[in-house]
Amino acid sequence: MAPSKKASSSLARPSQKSKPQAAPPPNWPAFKPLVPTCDLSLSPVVPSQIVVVRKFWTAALCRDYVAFLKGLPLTTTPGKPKKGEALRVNDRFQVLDEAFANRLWIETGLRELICGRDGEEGEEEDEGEMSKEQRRELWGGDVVGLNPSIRIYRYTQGQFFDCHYDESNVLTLATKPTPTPAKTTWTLLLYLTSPATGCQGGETVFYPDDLPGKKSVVDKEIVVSLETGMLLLHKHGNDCMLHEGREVLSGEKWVIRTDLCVRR
Ligand SMILES: O=C(O)CCC(=O)C(=O)O
Ligand SMILES: [Fe+2]
Repeated sequence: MAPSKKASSSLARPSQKSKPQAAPPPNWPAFKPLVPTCDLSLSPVVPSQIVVVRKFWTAALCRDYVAFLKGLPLTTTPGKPKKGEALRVNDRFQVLDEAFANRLWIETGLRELICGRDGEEGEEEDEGEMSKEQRRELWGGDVVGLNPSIRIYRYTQGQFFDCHYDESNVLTLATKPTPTPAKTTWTLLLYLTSPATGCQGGETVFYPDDLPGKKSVVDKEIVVSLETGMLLLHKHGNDCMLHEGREVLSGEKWVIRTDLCVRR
């Protein structure tokens, strides 16, 4: 079913081009407690399109982050989107913070999960692990880190993110000694709240494509319900599925958003 309620246009794109606010990097709390990386795993929801990592962050870490994020200067999106952009009604904080993106990439075990454990190339068959080539195919290249553009979303009752496609962006990571030319290939959403913390609604829902000539990878909607600490990854750019963040019915939905970056 192609969604129509509230839709300005299902072809609309989220506002990736709007300039990040010149906010100073926050003094983000430490990532603890964390679960051991070996307890984390990628669970495919739609093969090659949507992957989740359940309990990527512990409930205690999510709770502490929400308490911290509440103190940031979030701004409510104006209700009327620019032409061609999806209607998004939520409170948001955006910052360019490469140090935080790197911490999120390395300290949480995400790099290991996405790229595989170092030096174990060739052993993957025994463990049912992906080969380097399979990973490259899945993620759209050699993943080099996360998009330093960090977005924090808070949706309160009645807020939502209307149907849209996420774009791929070209960027240069400030790596040492030389910068790394990169592009984004997958959206990364980390849910910090769920029904367990009093948030009802707010599911991320993926739909069969409504673009003429584009073959859908699914024939019915895929509903990803909020789980505290769950990471949702989905392919974006040309292969992005039409999706929305459903209206929050009660409580607050908190999300950290960034993207996977591959070498270009
Ligand atoms: O909040 C959600 O569930 C969806 C967010 C989203 O689609 C986006 O950030 O592009
Ligand atoms: Fe999106």
